[in-house]
Amino acid sequence: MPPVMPYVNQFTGDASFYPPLRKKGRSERSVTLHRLMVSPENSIEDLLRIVSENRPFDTDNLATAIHKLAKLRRNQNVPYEVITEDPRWMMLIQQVVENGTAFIWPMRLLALVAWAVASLRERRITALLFDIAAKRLALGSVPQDLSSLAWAVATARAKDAAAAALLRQVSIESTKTVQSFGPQDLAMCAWAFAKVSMRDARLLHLFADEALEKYAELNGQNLSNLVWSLATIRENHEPLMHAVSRTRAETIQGLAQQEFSNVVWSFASLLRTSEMLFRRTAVRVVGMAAQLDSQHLANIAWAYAKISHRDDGLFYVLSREAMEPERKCSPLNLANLAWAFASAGWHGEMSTRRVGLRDPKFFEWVATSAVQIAPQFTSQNCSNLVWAFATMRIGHQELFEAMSNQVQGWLISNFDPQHLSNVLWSYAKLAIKNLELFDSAADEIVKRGVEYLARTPQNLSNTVWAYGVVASTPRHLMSALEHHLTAVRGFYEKLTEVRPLGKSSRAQLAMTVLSLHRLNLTSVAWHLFDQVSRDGLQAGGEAYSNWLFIAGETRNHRREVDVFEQMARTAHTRGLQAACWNAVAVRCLTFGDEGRAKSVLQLMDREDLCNPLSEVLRKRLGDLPAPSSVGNIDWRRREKDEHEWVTNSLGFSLRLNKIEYYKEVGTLHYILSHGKYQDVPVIHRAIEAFTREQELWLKLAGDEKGAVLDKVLALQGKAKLVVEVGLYVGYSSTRMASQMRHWGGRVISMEVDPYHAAIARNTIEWAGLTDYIEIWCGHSENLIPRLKERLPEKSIDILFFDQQGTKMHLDLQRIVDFNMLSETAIVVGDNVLRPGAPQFMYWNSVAGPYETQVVSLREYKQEVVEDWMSISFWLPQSPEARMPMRIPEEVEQLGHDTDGIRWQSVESKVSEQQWESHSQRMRREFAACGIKPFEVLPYQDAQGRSQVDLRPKLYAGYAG
Ligand SMILES: C[S@@+](CC[C@H](N)C(=O)[O-])C[C@H]1O[C@@H](n2cnc3c(N)ncnc32)[C@H](O)[C@@H]1O
Repeated sequence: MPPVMPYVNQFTGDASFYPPLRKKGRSERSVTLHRLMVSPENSIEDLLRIVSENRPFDTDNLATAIHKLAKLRRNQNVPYEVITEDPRWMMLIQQVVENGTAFIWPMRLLALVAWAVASLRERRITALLFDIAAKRLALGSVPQDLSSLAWAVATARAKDAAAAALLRQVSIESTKTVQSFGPQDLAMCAWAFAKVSMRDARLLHLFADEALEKYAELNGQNLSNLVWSLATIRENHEPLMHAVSRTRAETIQGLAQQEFSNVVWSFASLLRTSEMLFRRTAVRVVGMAAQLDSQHLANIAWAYAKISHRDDGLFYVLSREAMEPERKCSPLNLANLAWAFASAGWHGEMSTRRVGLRDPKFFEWVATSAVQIAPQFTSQNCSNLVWAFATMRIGHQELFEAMSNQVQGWLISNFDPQHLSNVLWSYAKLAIKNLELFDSAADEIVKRGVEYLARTPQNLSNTVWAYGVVASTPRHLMSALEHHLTAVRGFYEKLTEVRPLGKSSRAQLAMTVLSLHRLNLTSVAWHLFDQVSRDGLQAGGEAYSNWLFIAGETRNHRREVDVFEQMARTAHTRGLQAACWNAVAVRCLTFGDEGRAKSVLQLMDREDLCNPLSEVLRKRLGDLPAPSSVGNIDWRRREKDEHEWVTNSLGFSLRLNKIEYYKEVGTLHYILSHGKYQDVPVIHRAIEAFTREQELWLKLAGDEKGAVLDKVLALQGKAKLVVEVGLYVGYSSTRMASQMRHWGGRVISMEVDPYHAAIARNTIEWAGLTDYIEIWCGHSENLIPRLKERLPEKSIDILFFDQQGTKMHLDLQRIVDFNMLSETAIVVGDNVLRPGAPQFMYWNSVAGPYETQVVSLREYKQEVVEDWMSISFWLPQSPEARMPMRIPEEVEQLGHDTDGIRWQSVESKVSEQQWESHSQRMRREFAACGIKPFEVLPYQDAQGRSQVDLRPKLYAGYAG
């Protein structure tokens, strides 16, 4: 978070702030000396000379001299020592101490001198002056004295006992006289308390109440300082914030450009959104960006990003203004700007997803500017900066080298666990294997102890993840981690302190589990699982998925069943519980563990969860008594915005979606009640009936898309192996496997969501296809190497991609690199226009070794919006097959925009019109990048069934 220095013009060159010339009772000499001192032509040296040549002088002139010296230094920005180490200055402060002047000065002069010595960092007498001021305040004061003295403490940045005592006294006196405070005093006093982090919330609320009373008299600077003070100590004063958010900027007198940035910064710090304020401010900022300094530009960007107020136009103006060659941008500003761009977009406070504004020119500018001043980067700036680049997936080599040197510099001295783990995470995210950096970080972590790193569990999970990704396993670090996670248990205790687990704890657990396996600490990953199941915790889909992945990798059947069982025990709805228990029983039977299968079925009976599938399994087992009752999978729709609130162990309310997976559980309910056992067409009709009757949209390849898959199977011939990424409830896999079983073919389907995998287990078993479909649980990125390990080369005949479109090209390339595609392989991609798969489409229809056509469909049951399914013949003999994949930047950029709308559709609603205009835009942009594949339109046959006539392969090899 960027620190903000409110714009303050108090005590700046304004002559009225000089100690007033009090003529009454003063000698002629004294008045002349005063005039001599305040002459505007005086330099610091002139003034010091005047001081030494005109001794002795009265207390008024003593105050004037000290104050004027402090102001000259500040205005000329020279080092403090130029004054404080000069013997003539020493003479002045000696005079203050020896004559007890501080007791004689009127309060106003005392406050001015206190400010002056504070601004000179003159520690030798600040405590003394604060002490005397505190005592004198108790005898009576006016608001101006109080605000000036508070200001002096803030200027000294003092937090010692004398400063604290003075502020306490200011607080006591202010409370008594707050009604006589003017707007300026309110703002100054509030600002000063916040500035030294004196968390006097009661006093600030009092000031805010009073400010509301005098709202019409407040100017822009007062307002911005007040809200800034509240934000700095994280106090929300609803009525004042509300008033500020409603006030039209042009009606506030003296609201300068700098104040805009302070106001939005304050709102963002308090996570208080105000659509109106942010919209209006954006217009003003765009109009006056040229007058803002870089810090304000960065702070404004930070504020808009923090509360997810997306305004691409504003960000464009802020960035182009910051990039002006004559501007100077500090490391802090660069880091904050980059952070803001990487964080901008649709993501709730709870979300870990960032869309970001991926502006290549801007990031290039940030990188080159940062490289030039790399040695000035603090650990925090450095960590924010690399985090932003990693989040935007921009691996700028020079920048990352420069920052690595910098990191190793501060690593050695004293690392901050959060900054270090952030940096390691960023390098790993970009797959930058800077082993020197990882080795020196490991040494430091071991030296300081893993406990230090794990004070916040996220630091540990980020670090473990980073080492896992770059496959760096320094032995001393590995054993320290193992010891910490198994014997000390601090990580698990802290991570699960607040129960039920929130989104972030579940994500951390998931990434730690997977990374431990990657680091050959698989037993530690299971140790965490045992703790979770001992405590009956719902660990979240991602963690279960990773444990299932590990069980699959290590062929550990018992563990696989354990995980499904834990999912069943912690599922919120009875329908999902039954689906998971069925999956447990199916797997036990497959692995030959009849004893466990029996006890699961008995448990289902006790819990009244028996259903048609569990009864088929019971019969297979033979000697089990009939259950007391057999129902179906329990199911009901989740109503719009229906959520359940639970209270966690800290007493906070959490919004839980307890009617989870209701569409998928509903599909299973229909399959088991309408679909006939082992009759695939009837099962598919049941799925289609579910979507029709319930008017729900399911993301599966039904109807027309199913017809495309049938045609692909026919075109390819008798495919032996289909690899599918995206199993979901098992529609497409059962559609293909039911045909392939006749010639001995089979399907391997990858699924990252463990609940989808569990539900699909039910569908597949009910369809009688368990022997023809293997489910591989986990993320395709992790599972693809398993293809290479377990199958001969060139064994995939059909590859069906139904995962995130912007990742398809990466998965494809790895499969190709492992030489897994057969000579006649066909690659099918779904949803390649909406939301879109630009990189994949570019490669398979413009530059890569494929011959591609697309079927243009109106998305299944959502006919308004167009989508494409792509069918690509793999051309292993073409010259392009020997070229590495290369995707142009404009296509990458399009991919980034595609993810934006995808995340938006997950987190909030995207209307049909928005989707339609997105599809049309993709079409245009695709064409601009050369993606203009041959298009096929499906049709209905006489029986009303969808049909599609795909074009056979044209390529016949290269002559010569
Ligand atoms: C569109 S659905 C698949 C529909 C299915 N092919 C059908 O037609 O019946 C996408 C599924 O892919 C899964 N998924 C998404 N990305 C994945 C990935 N990278 N690896 C494995 N599964 C993924 C999702 O959890 C979801 O269940």
